[in-house]
Amino acid sequence: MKLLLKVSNLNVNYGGIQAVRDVSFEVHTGEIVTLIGANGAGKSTILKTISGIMHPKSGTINYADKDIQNASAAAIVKAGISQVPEGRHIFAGMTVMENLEMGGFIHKRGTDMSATFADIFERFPVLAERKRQDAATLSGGEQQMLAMARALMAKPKLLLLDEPSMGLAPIYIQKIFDIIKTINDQGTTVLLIEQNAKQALSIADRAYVLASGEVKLTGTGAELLANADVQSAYLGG
Ligand SMILES: Nc1ncnc2c1ncn2[C@@H]1O[C@H](COP(=O)(O)OP(=O)(O)OP(=O)(O)O)[C@@H](O)[C@H]1O
Repeated sequence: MKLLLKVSNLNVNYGGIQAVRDVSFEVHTGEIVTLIGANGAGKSTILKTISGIMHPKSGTINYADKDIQNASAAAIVKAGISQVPEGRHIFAGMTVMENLEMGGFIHKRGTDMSATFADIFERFPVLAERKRQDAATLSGGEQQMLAMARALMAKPKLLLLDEPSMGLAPIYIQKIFDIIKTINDQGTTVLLIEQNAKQALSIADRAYVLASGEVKLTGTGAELLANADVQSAYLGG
């Protein structure tokens, strides 16, 4: 498979605190890759650095054969990387439809977006039913779907998902993982970070385990699900 993203020897600091230490990993076109690890392991910081919200102290982020570690967040969205942030950050005072329109901002003014909307509403029927409703009135699971749909409006090649199952009722957790799998089956490469390691590993082609800002272990999703250390540390024994 073709290399899409290659992170090499990444170091990221918050002032004097080093949050990411010499992290290297790869994502190939078509894969679901997951980064798992406890609170504070550095997962969110890595995603924010890939999406250009933060910049590294050292190391490179190569995407589609270009180094992007110093590119702006807007340039990175244009290049085909969209992030669904932790906590969703939907525009609460806007309708579902307006939130989706914001997600499509990178397309030229006047572009016919009707096919994209049709796709999105087919994948997320609940958003079609609620398109004129204020986003604030959606349930947590529906808000997560809106955040994912908004990111997909940009038609990314690589979708970055930061804790999509966080705070959701069990019924929605399964649904969100099913949707991630479908989005991937339809051609979008996915980099997923999750506390819910079991489900993340179940859908992932490959995974990296992070602790204290470093990559400690890597393997296929199935290998790590079966790994005794991973089971005791992250899968509840
Ligand atoms: N804005 C900040 N200022 C200072 N330190 C920060 C800041 N954000 C994160 N950190 C620190 O950087 C380290 C990595 O945090 P990060 O949020 O990347 O971890 P994480 O693996 O995503 O954890 P979580 O799942 O809890 O979000 C932690 O030690 C955290 O305390």
